[in-house]
Amino acid sequence: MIRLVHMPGLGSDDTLIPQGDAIPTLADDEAGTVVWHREHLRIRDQAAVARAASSEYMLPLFVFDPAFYGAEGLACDSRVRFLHDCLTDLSDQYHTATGRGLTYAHGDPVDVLGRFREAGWDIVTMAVPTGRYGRQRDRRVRDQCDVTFIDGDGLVRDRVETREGWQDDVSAWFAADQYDWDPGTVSSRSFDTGVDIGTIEDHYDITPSKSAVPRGGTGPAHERLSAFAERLDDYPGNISAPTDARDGTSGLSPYLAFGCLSVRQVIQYINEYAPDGRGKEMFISRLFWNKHYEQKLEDWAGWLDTAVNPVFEGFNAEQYDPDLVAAWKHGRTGFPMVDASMRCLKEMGWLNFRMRAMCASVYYHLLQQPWRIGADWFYHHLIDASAAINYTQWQSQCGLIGKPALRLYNPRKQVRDQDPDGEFIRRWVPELEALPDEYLDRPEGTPVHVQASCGVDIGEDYPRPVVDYDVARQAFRRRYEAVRADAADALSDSTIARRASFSGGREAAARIAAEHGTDASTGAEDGGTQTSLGSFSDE
Ligand SMILES: Cc1cc2nc3c(=O)[nH]c(=O)nc-3n(C[C@H](O)[C@H](O)[C@H](O)COP(=O)(O)OP(=O)(O)OC[C@H]3O[C@@H](n4cnc5c(N)ncnc54)[C@H](O)[C@@H]3O)c2cc1C
Repeated sequence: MIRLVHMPGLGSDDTLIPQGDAIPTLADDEAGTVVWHREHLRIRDQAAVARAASSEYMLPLFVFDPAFYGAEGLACDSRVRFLHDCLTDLSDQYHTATGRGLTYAHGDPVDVLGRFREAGWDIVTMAVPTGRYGRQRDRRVRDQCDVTFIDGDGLVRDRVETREGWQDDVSAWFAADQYDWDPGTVSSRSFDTGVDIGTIEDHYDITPSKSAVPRGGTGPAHERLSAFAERLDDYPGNISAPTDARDGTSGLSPYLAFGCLSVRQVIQYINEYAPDGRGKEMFISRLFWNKHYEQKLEDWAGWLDTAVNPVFEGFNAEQYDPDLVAAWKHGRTGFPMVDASMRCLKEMGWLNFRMRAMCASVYYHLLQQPWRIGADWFYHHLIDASAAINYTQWQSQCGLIGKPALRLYNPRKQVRDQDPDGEFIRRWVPELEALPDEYLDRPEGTPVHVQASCGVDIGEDYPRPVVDYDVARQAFRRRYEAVRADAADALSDSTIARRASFSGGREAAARIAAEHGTDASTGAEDGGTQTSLGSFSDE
């Protein structure tokens, strides 16, 4: 057995496993297909698995890619552990179905898959909209290893105007039969390479630091889904407050991100077993959002890096202040709801939608920092990190699309609305434990004698706000209003309107350009933008 722990360095050829001569070579008259798993870590309703199963031999493979591991790796150790749970579960699923588990490899996927090609294997994998590294990796394996990317996730890839009839197409896909295959007719050629999850965890010293991270895998995902279906009626009331959401929303996001279940499996299960009602409607609409955001990234990779509306490219660059960024990342902004959320994100790798949106809004609108740094921080820490949802949501919450109405989250109002008794804040910001509830939305306003009597010294035990809320909000508003008409103009460009893909389509984009662009000026010296100040709404 090859001991990875003793390998001299990741750049060395020794780390490329398996060796070429260990791979079962196919004879000229034999046909075999490797299923290369990245996401979609399940064997049911999995189009690539179903395709490989029609071959004479099937070989399910996972490649441990050094790019994701180590101090500079693309994922935090807790997400890596979740992935490893998923792989154990996936291997068990294969074992139960075919008598053999997953084959594990290590190294640059181009090199590993190249060896399988040399041994005569075809290679299939699911097409997925993926992150910056994943995109160039996929391009390389397509070009150099002739990997076939299988279309089977419900996204539209067969026409330029992907959004025309999109809702109908995706609905039909959700309702259609799942991909199926018969294990009884399959011969698996999986083999032991000497690399397994244990050797990889030792080699990379995987030490998950987050707490209460769920166990990965299709088994735990099913348990969560069936328990959630029983309490679906309570879902609408549990979405917004962070403490209620923790157990009140489905908690399925990491399982969907790694594909332990397909979105279609979830929808079909809910349709069959959950009671009809508002909870069901709201939940299913969110599963459509999942596909909606995936489609966005599939259509335009720029979401990961570039402001969708060019007017906002580099918008906060001159305001960049590493101290403000650090205060936000580590929960020391002086806004308790933001600090509690950011510490929760770092400690648990999960936040509910409203708290994610509030943290993004405060970061971009109040601290006025470059959006990508914030989005990358989320992406690193979220267990459910999805390149498609995270980066597109960041751009939407920051207002980089250029819609006329901009929603700003007020972190003080969020305390009053979503955590009035301070349960969430006190859990994550223990410095404020003894502060009376009525001051939690604005600790810096606590009278000195109250601070003395409860023993919390604001400015000493807990920071004053790193920016003045009203001043910062006004400053952003002025800057935003100064470019808002230009941003609306940009939406008249059909390429930009197509990328933005908001409800109402390109007609809606053209309408915004006409009604809010520079030609819509009311004649005021500033181009009429003052007329729109009411478009800033506080959430
Ligand atoms: C700035 C920001 C970044 C985000 N990054 C991610 C991310 O990386 N990965 C991720 O899965 N979600 C992300 N979301 C969306 C949302 O916050 C999470 O999907 C949700 O909190 C996950 O918890 P849940 O599975 O219990 O949600 P539920 O409420 O139970 O929803 C079920 C599923 O629907 C989908 N869904 C729910 N809300 C949304 C939404 N607003 N947009 C798209 N799909 C949605 C998800 O797949 C989710 O798992 C982000 C939201 C914001 C504002």
